[in-house]
Amino acid sequence: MLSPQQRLLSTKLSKQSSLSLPLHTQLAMASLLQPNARNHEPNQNSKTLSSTVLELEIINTPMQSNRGGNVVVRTMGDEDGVFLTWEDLWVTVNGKKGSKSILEGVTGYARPGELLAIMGPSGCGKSTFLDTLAGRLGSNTRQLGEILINGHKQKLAFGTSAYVTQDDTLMTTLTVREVVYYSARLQLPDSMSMSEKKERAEMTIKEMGLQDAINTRIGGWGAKGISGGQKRRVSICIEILTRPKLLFLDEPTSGLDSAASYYVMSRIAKLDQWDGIRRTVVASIHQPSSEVFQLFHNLCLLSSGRTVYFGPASEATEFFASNGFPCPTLQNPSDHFLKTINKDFEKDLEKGSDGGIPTEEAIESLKKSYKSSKTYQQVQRQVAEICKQDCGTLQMKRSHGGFVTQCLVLTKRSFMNMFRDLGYYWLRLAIYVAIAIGLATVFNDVGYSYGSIQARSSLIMFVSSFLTLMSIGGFPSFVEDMKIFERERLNGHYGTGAFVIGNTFSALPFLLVISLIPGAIAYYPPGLQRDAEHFLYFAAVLFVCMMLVESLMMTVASMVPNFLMGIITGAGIQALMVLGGGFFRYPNDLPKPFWRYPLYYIAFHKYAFQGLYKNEFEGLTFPRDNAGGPINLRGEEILRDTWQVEMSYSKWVDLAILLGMVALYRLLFLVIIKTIENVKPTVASFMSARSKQTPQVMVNPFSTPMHVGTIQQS
Ligand SMILES: Nc1ncnc2c1ncn2[C@@H]1O[C@H](COP(=O)(O)OP(=O)(O)OP(=O)(O)O)[C@@H](O)[C@H]1O
Repeated sequence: MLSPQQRLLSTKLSKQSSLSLPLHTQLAMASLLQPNARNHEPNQNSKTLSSTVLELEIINTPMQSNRGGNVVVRTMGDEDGVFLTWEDLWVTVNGKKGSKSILEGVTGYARPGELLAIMGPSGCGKSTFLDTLAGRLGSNTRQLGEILINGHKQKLAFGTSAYVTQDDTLMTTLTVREVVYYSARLQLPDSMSMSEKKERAEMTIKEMGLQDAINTRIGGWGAKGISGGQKRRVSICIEILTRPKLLFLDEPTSGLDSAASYYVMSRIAKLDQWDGIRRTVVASIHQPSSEVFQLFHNLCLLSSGRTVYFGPASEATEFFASNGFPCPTLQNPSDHFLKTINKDFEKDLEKGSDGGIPTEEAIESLKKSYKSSKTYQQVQRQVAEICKQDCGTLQMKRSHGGFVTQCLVLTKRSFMNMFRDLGYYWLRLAIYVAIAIGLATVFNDVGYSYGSIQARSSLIMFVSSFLTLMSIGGFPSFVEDMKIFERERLNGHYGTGAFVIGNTFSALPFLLVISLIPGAIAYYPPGLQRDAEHFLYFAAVLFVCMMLVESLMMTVASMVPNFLMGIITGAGIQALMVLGGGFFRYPNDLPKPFWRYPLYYIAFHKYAFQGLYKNEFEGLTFPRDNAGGPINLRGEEILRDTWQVEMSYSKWVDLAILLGMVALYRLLFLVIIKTIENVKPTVASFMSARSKQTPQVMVNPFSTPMHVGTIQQS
């Protein structure tokens, strides 16, 4: 930790900062100028800090020679920070009308202890740029250019980087405290005690000025909770809990007033004060106030994906002025820059927004001027220097909560969400009770006559197909869970396995209640077999079938892009299964190629029908009038000869097969997610490698993209 004198000195140096003397160097110099920098007072953070700024050396690196005699002071702790460089970055998107360039030859760097702001008019490619740096580009995009971390092509491990996306995907039923605390328990290592995690969560909440809203629910559709700006801050809280070394923020201040924007940004800029580790922050931002603007070390100004300016933020005003666009007195520089390069709202395309030269021309002139400027040359040199420096590859630290902790926390969090969300299970329970009452009245006391055979079979068919199909009603809530899972998974908070386990166990109590209460209402009034074993089997099949539908919908959710397509696909698959399950056409009458083989065996309804048929008909007899007098038909005969039920195995085998299907669908979900995660980067590399050969976008030799999103996780 720097002493107060060191800090003061580094602040002074920072005020005189230039591109050739970055902040980390200034901090190091501040330490160097302190005679007893090595003999620092140990404090509570000394363990973390010991590896940062204490050991100093004056090094003779390529940086030194390139800077024409600048003394470069590097700290031994530099290997702790993240130097990010990107060179000649191109991103194209493939649409119906061909491919369109979103980023065109962007070059730059981000260094530890510095805040890089990405600015530009709406739609200029800021989010795409951040996604590219974070390795999160969509599958329809192609990327060219080189992104290096500490001069190496490498993946970033969990805890090293974090990305606060533009959307605030949060669990709406939880309070601010709960959201951040659960996240702390998931992300922070098991070696930290619960109270330490709680303390970290509370401290982070306070840092983001959310102490007054700490017990307010996030809120969402139909239930107002915290404001949009507060949600933004909660999202930031979650991602800074682990104190990542590399932080991407997509519009962190949207929805915040100017004072809140300043406080949030200044706290982000000062993240290193928490533990002395310098952080690399890259943030896209729309409307920074002058005060916020002063917090930026470097500025990357984009227009239609091309660099208008990249360099020290403090020199941008001078750059604009020297090119004929001086910032009017009392005008916020960032407003001036954006106004100068925004061509979306020109009243008259012949004239610029200020009645001067057309904006397109202004942009072209700025771009040309930037390319021939000293700043541009310095940036190129800086990138080359950083790439040459051997800062070492980043350590792949895996310090999140262990698998058991993740499973426990996710189960608890998911249970709480299901409990509080009326639409998840409670509404379903009410609807099930209503339907069960309907069944109880329609099939009331079916008796044991010959006609009761049809009534029993219809009741069973309704329960095993339509009642289970109703479980699709939980899909919208599950889709919301999936959005949160996707965000957290991309940031490496936990693994897919922990999510599946958490979701499975948290749903069990609700499904149990639904299968027992509405199950009993639908079972006893019609007069089905009275003993407890028969009822429990009936409830068990209902329970497993509901789980099966949820598991099936989980698998569907992993493959379709949105909620509507998920509902339609899920309902369609189940309708086909009901049709091929052996009720509407007897098994032997099903057409062979598709319906009999394989659908009849894949459809879980087959096992549900047959298990419930066996449960009900075995042991019963039904009188039938015959020409020679009434005869008693045995239930087993009806099952075998009429319903064509497979009698070679017991009803318990049917139940076991259903349970196996639940496990299979959940496993399938896991495999699909894992496959997508593993295959996507390979496909992206392959596609980009192919585009490398396309002449119009052929620039630097392509390198495998970095995949921050592909977290090293279990
Ligand atoms: N996957 C994609 N498919 C099609 N077009 C895309 C895709 N990604 C980005 N674009 C287009 O690229 C352009 C830049 O989008 P991007 O979201 O990066 O802009 P932005 O600067 O972040 O905008 P805003 O400030 O409004 O959020 C837009 O015109 C957008 O429509």
